[in-house]
Amino acid sequence: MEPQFGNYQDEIYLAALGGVLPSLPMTFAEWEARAQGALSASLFSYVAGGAGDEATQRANAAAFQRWGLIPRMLVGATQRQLSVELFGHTLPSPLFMAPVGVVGLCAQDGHGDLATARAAARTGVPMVASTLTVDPLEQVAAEFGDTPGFFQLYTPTDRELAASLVHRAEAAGFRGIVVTLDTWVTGWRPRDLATGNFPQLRGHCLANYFSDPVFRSRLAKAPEEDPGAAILTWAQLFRSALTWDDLPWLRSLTDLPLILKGLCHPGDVRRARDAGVDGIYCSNHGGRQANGGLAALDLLPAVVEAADGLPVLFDSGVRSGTDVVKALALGATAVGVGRPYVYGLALAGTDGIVHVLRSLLTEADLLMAVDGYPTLDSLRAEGAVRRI
Ligand SMILES: Cc1cc2nc3c(=O)[nH]c(=O)nc-3n(C[C@H](O)[C@H](O)[C@H](O)COP(=O)(O)O)c2cc1C
Ligand SMILES: O=C(O)C(=O)c1ccccc1
Repeated sequence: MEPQFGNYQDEIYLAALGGVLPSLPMTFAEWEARAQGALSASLFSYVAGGAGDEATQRANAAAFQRWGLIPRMLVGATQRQLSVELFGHTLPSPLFMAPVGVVGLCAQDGHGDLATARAAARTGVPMVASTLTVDPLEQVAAEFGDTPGFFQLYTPTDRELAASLVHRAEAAGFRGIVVTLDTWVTGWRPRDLATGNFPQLRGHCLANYFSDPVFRSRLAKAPEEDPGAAILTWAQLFRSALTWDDLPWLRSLTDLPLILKGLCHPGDVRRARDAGVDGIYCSNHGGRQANGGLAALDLLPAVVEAADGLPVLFDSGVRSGTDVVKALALGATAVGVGRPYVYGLALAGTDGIVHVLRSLLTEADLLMAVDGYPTLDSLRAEGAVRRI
């Protein structure tokens, strides 16, 4: 693993003394701007875009400006403690990489899922691998090193296929299953509609299906022989409109921690908790699915309260280490980023992701030092954060 995140600042200043400035940008705005040059126009707009006029996507990021931390002095916060316990694992930091279905395509060599898994191995920041990867989940898991990995399930209508995907993830060593609930239908995405852009329909990122024995058994001809028919079958099976009645079945598929992604309403959180899930994942899919929604961050406090002690993962709009700290102060157990690490990957592969993650973590660590919150518990205590 890399040296402590806090050394990244020293590393950068020391290198500059030797005349070497960072080769990668230091802010989200610049990561995004540079990634636009590195990715094809259609792939960039797929990653950067969201639902409708993208009001919710903007609201996600803007919400962070409406919460402020209140500094504490004379704390002597010389050592910060950022590690967290999550589903029985001790992680070096509370950061994780959210599942991104096309991340595989965003690397120069077209194997971005493997590059992301290698970044997880180097930093201890877990990857939640999407169902939609370029390389099969077994190959992604093989790159995790000692860092626990999580598998995100898009639940197919075919229950045997769902079980097969989950059991493969178990066998490959994934440490939890994240079931995404908010994408059982694709939101209205003007940028993608304008460019006719839906990567999966072009056969991209379907390796987990094409390599699956149950999926293959549903085809008249192997995907290698008739990819068009295989894609069509995928489109028919890809996702089901789950209801609460399906939860016991999902629960019965695995003893691994089960986490539900997309829960934003306290009533849903309480119901999920009662159904025996292990974790709540508060997210509005980065504003890609439903427009017209509240910022995910503003919903987090009520979700944390309803979770009543269950771990709460959070993403949507996190753009800086400061944002990470605010989400933690509002009660998140772990904080996810989507687009930021995808842009890092587009810029410089695994090194680019490591740069983004270390930048976020070092900023978070230094902010906790300056503001006098040496532990996550101190940050979550009454009075650390206030709505502006
Ligand atoms: C290009 C792209 C593809 C995504 N694909 C998936 C996916 O396959 N599964 C999933 O659960 N979420 C997916 N998401 C949503 C992310 O997991 C996450 O909720 C979102 O990106 C967080 O917001 P942020 O990008 O503002 O950090 C995707 C997001 C992006 C940007
Ligand atoms: O692009 C997404 O956000 C996503 O998760 C997705 C995956 C498959 C089909 C449509 C959307």
